[in-house]
Amino acid sequence: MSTAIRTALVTGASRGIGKGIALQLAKDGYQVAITDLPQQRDEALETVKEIEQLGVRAHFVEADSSNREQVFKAVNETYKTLGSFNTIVNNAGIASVEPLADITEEMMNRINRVNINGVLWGIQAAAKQFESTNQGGKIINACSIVGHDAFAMLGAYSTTKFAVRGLTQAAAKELAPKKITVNAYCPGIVLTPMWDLIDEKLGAYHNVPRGETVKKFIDSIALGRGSNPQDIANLVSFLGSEKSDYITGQSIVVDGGIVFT
Ligand SMILES: NC(=O)C1=CN([C@@H]2O[C@H](COP(=O)(O)OP(=O)(O)OC[C@H]3O[C@@H](n4cnc5c(N)ncnc54)[C@H](O)[C@@H]3O)[C@@H](O)[C@H]2O)C=CC1
Ligand SMILES: CC(=O)C(C)=O
Repeated sequence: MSTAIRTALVTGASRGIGKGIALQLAKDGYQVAITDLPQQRDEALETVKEIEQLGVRAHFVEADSSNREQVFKAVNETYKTLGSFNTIVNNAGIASVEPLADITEEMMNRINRVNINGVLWGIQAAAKQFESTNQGGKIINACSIVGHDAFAMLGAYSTTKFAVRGLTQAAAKELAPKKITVNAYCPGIVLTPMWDLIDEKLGAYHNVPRGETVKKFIDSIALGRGSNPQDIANLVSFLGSEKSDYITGQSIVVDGGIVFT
């Protein structure tokens, strides 16, 4: 690997798992660019400050992952601003909680556009940038345990995560000759705003108070606790390092023991 300072782009990283990953990659010595939606601008700029306090350069690009042009622009701006580009973490994602019977065309299109198309645009944009410098690179995608074992009431969401696993395998096969590895992380129950939403929606559906649904899920975890973003960032740190150079096409579960693949 070259001695130049490495740069990573993490999408949807103003908060939650993406923020945890961005901070860990900064601790690993990466310069880090992050993207998020316009309404997350203040939180994103705060995250940029926290990354810089770790002694590396950081940059925020306002970009909607569902928009191909904006994702390509984010990768290009990352390279131009920070001077190198080695790793993309296609983290941005949204959840949707409802029985299959209630899913509308609009809901399905929206979740597909963010969770599937967004990952594909990130793969395309990163591969193009890696190829232009002929140096290989690492692509790391956000999957989920529900990409291995779908959850009831999370049918649309689970379907998108199965698609991410498929994209990860196909991209790994296509891009291996260019020294680009493609892997995914599959978290379980990570206590971020996404799970606040799932807990609220599932609770409302089953008529149980807030906090009870997530507690029930956590009680089923073999290691006895819910996950935090650092648990996921530790895996991404490995996938972003040379230590994972011989691993590609894998969607790795990091869930404390819920789904046993
Ligand atoms: N929280 C959990 O238990 C799990 C989360 N995941 C996945 O991990 C990833 C991160 O999840 P969390 O941090 O929990 O979610 P979160 O909702 O806390 O954070 C997601 C971030 O992505 C951003 N985002 C949403 N749509 C976007 C778009 N179109 N373009 C750019 N940014 C966008 C949001 O503004 C937010 O900052 C997602 O892909 C999610 O599906 C997977 C398994 C479990
Ligand atoms: C949000 C999500 O992917 C799970 C498994 O909870």
